[in-house]
Amino acid sequence: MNAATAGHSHEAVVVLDFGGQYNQLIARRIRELHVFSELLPHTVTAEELRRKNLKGIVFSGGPNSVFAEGAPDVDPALFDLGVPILGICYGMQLLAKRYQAQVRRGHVREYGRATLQTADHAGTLFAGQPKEQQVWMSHSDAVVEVPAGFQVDAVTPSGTIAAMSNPDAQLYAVQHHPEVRHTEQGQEQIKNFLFEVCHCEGDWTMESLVDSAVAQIKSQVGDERVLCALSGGVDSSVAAALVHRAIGHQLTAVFVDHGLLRKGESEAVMGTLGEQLGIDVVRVHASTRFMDKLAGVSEPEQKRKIIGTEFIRAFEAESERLGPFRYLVQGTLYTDIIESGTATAATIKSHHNVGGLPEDMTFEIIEPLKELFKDEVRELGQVLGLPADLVWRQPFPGPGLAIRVIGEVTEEKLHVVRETDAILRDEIAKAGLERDVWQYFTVLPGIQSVGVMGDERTYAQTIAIRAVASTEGMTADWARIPFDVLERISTRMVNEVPEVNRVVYDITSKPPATIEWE
Ligand SMILES: Nc1ncnc2c1ncn2[C@@H]1O[C@H](COP(=O)(O)OP(=O)(O)OP(=O)(O)O)[C@@H](O)[C@H]1O
Ligand SMILES: O=c1[nH]c(=O)c2[nH+]cn([C@@H]3O[C@H](COP(=O)(O)O)[C@@H](O)[C@H]3O)c2[nH]1
Ligand SMILES: NC(=O)CC[C@H](N)C(=O)O
Ligand SMILES: [Mg+2]
Repeated sequence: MNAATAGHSHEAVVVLDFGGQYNQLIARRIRELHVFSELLPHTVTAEELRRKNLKGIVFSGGPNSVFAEGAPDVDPALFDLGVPILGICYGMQLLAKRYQAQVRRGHVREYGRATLQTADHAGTLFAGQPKEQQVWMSHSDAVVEVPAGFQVDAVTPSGTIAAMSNPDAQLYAVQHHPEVRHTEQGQEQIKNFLFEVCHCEGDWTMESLVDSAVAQIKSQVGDERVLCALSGGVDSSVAAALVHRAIGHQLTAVFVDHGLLRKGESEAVMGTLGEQLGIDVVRVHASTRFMDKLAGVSEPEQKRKIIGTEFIRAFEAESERLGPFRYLVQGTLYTDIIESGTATAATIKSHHNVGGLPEDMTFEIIEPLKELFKDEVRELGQVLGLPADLVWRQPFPGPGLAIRVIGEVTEEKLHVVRETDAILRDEIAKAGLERDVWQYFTVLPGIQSVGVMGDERTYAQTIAIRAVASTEGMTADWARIPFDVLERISTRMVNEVPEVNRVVYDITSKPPATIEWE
């Protein structure tokens, strides 16, 4: 259990997980509307749910076909709990199957944008919304006939049944994804489900999350000592502040200087962070160890795994020196977990703090933020009273500059990335864009090209600028930095860093690219 799941006295609307990409986002949209929500396995029993102050259930989307052998299903007793159910995508097809309606496999292929036409009699979910609206679809199976007692609430132009309900039985279903921002009225639909169908009051806030997380950490830790992996970033600072509030001096924070940090970062973190958080911070100098282990390695996943392991080795060494410590706190977010790969989600990249952890680690991990997204953590940081410059700091990945030097990491290459990154940060700050651009950095792709400087031929390195707009890092767009700012950045990089003779700007969004290059 963790911060987001502790809170049993609050009203709860739970999301049952059938393996869809956006499932955690459903829970997050519900929390945004001040109703406590968590993602639970679809195998949860009615008995387990009875212990909560349950107001409603959402069946999520998922990659399976409801009629496929072994397709995930729910405990039938859930339907006797007397709370409303909302089925989304796979969830809608599952409801149709349970009530013996027809679901046809591979019947349509609707991926992405679609226009929803709601019926005049469309009920509560669509109240107050335009008759035609843009939604986001991602399915190929379809309900071709609604079950007895149900009404068709919406269709798409192809005639596909896009929403259905049986208000008497408190059952609602949509084929599209109301949880993604591209569904224009999605949040309205979720809101109507919560407040008009489930009659929630909206009693959950970030303050209540602090209270329940603190209580949970206290009871878990008892009088044991706890080590916190503290980077100076937003996530670990918020995690540390929460744990510190719970157990005070039982907490020791360790900051690892692995030699892969930005220019001036190690000193800046040691200079102010402890004071800002009211916690003693121990610095470990581990750059030789990290660089030795990374020597000769160029495959991105291998680099990430080595870094993950070395982080833990550094914490173990501190535990031996200052401890023993039974627990290790990390500022892991939901994004780190899903990208590292789960039973149902593909591995995109192993985040050092999740997929990169060594198997022989003995610490018990405490991750109070592991169900949250970055913007929720920032809000939490504000509630905890952390300084604005800490809360709004741009993210910096644990593997640091090692994943911005493409291929093998060497001191020389790190130097080029570090110097160009410092110029970029300086110019972004001077242009007053620090808060507008979500994350910005430079990458050394390892490509040499021909240039001419002072009438002489050069054959030197290319630097790529990566700058993105995002809210939580799950999706991102390339940032539209003004051309004059880009021009200053480019000129300074080539003039001030002799190894560089060309600067390019990365104009890919995520997806299809990711934010970091490795
Ligand atoms: N240099 C470091 N020393 C100690 N722990 C670290 C370091 N870098 C990362 N970590 C640990 O790994 C976790 C994940 O890193 P990540 O960069 O995602 O989070 P963060 O640094 O806390 O926040 P931000 O996303 O703002 O950079 C951190 O929350 C922290 O627990
Ligand atoms: O602590 C971290 N350990 C990692 O291994 C890691 N990999 C990516 N990131 C950060 O996560 C966000 C999403 O990055 P990607 O689009 O590159 O996956 C971006 O903000 C990245 O900087 C990491 N952070
Ligand atoms: N996104 C979903 O839930 C998809 C459900 C089902 N696999 C389909 O293709 O229709
Ligand atoms: Mg970081």
